Amino acid sequence: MQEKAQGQSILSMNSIEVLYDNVMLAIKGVSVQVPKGGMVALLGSNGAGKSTTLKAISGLLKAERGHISRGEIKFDGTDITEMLAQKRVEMGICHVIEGRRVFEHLTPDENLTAAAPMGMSRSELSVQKDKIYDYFPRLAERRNSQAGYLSGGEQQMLAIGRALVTQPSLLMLDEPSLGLAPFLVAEIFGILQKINREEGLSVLLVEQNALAALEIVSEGYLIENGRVVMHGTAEALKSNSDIQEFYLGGGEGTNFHNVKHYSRRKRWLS
Ligand SMILES: Nc1ncnc2c1ncn2[C@@H]1O[C@H](COP(=O)(O)OP(=O)(O)OP(=O)(O)O)[C@@H](O)[C@H]1O
Repeated sequence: MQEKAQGQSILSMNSIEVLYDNVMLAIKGVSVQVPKGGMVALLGSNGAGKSTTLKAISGLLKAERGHISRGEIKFDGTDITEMLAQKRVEMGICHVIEGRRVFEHLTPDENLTAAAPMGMSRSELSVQKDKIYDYFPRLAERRNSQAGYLSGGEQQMLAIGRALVTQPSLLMLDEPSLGLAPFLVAEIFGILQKINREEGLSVLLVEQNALAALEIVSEGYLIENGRVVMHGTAEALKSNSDIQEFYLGGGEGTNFHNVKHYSRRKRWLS
């Protein structure tokens, strides 16, 4: 059963360690599998190592003086551990980094054009844009406005749209819900789920908003202090009492006794 699941992984990350500046061990033997066509969440609090995990996969560590010091990453069966970031993009890995990076002085339509891979024909680009506008009707309405004046939610939709133009087979999103109202998070996550269902796009989602993430993924990993401390189906994670208490806001309140209890119980996780 385990072997079968691994055989169907689009991403297989095994015992990865990442060092920043040759001294700071940010992740300590993280293993994550993303099934082909699956949606998986990486959950955890600030500084746990979620973004570092995504950067190790997309090859963006070098820009931050980080490197993989141990372990192996396979994408669709190919070892990409040492591969240049650009080559990983060409293979179908797309990483939407935290903070909705779009060209603010360009329109959404121009942003999508700028994100298209070299060599994509005008007709193919037009097909891709139509598809993106179908998924994100709000973006279609604003396609000729200046992107800098779009709302936070619309900018996040545009950042995802820019990723989709590259026609990835693995889409990695870093905190797409950050700073957005709950109804917008629900709208964007609903669209992501639709794209996953209709296009078979594999998604690896980094989120602090565990409640929203566990509604759309099929499985999740909880990362604490650079280590995976829990892995399971979304249903299993949602019903886990520690996850409920620490990440889903189902706790008993924050009086002094509970905070001490919280720290004690959380230690086993790390
Ligand atoms: N460029 C860097 N140089 C040195 N240390 C870094 C760098 N980036 C991250 N770190 C450290 O690595 C650890 C993991 O950080 P990371 O950003 O991966 O966590 P995270 O779970 O994504 O949290 P957040 O949501 O706050 O970004 C933290 O201790 C952080 O301070």
